[in-house]
Amino acid sequence: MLVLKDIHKVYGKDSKRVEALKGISLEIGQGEIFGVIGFSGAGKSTLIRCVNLLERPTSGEVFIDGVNLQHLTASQLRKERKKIGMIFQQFNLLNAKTVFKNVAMPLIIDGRPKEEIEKRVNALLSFVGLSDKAKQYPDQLSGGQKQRVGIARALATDPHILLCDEATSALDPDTTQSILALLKKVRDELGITILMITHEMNVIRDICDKVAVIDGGVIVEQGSVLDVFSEPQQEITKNFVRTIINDAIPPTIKALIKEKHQENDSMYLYRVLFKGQSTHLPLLSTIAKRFPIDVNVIHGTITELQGIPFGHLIIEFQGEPSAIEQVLSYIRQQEVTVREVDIHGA
Ligand SMILES: Nc1ncnc2c1ncn2[C@@H]1O[C@H](COP(=O)(O)OP(=O)(O)OP(=O)(O)O)[C@@H](O)[C@H]1O
Repeated sequence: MLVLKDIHKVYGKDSKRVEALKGISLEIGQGEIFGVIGFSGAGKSTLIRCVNLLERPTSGEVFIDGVNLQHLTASQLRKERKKIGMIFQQFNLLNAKTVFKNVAMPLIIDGRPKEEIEKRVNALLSFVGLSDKAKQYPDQLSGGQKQRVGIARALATDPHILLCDEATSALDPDTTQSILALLKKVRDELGITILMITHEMNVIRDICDKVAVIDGGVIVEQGSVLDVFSEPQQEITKNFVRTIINDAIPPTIKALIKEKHQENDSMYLYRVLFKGQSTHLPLLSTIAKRFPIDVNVIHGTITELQGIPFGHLIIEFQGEPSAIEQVLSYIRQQEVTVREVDIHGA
């Protein structure tokens, strides 16, 4: 388990002073894949580097499996760091060394016997699907293959935690998917806890259990991926979610709402959120049959988050206000979230 308590990081002094982290607290459970998302300059790299003390926090504490890293001597810290693997956006491989040597490097530095290194590196290369590339050099590999080498190297010392610093940002979409699948295998088969920082919401959607949004050195929102994606609270989170789930009302409908409002005419528009089981309910057809109203679906998306379906619809109900009230209370009884759309289409 990884715990960060009130981490502050200040760079520079006086006019050059930058407070990159302003009191970050996170708890990441054993075997969890936890994503931290934020725009450039939000403090993501600083945060991930504070976890293994590559960057010393100005204040605050880092605990790994209950051990406070700041309280360790240099040699104790070296030992503890073996529990933390790291992969990078630009892979950080040694170009003059073979794939085998790159993966073997942490074990060589650790003084392990030659036979053990041989066995371990071969097992790791097989795990990441690169057994046939052992004698090649990084320059002979694709970006995805280089990241597989990076992952094998990071796993060499049997870490409990894997830190991923924008691990897929330099890769094309297909390769990104294959690397994300490999990281999931790392968690599922080896039980390793993964902390990923990224600016890509699809990475969070596809692999993370939990997400925290960082902005200006502060965590502004966090929770399960399903909760944060289905009902983001902060504007920045809403903007990130919109990059992959389009819940915006089309401009033509917005114009119509305004027009009707100016004419003092009502348009009963609602956002309806379905999560999990509720996506299987034949809700709209039941409503149309049971109540004296018409149902008009204006816009909708259905996606899957962590294997749980999640749907978002914008619906117009046409009918008497009293009938619409009954419909709304019926929908709420089904544990489906429903909210009126205001005249600005929000
Ligand atoms: N070594 C440093 N010295 C001074 N300021 C720094 C240093 N490293 C980062 N910063 C500043 O700290 C803030 C956070 O930077 P950081 O690199 O952690 O953000 P980020 O979210 O990782 O951004 P990016 O995705 O662009 O790397 C920025 O204002 C940055 O300029």
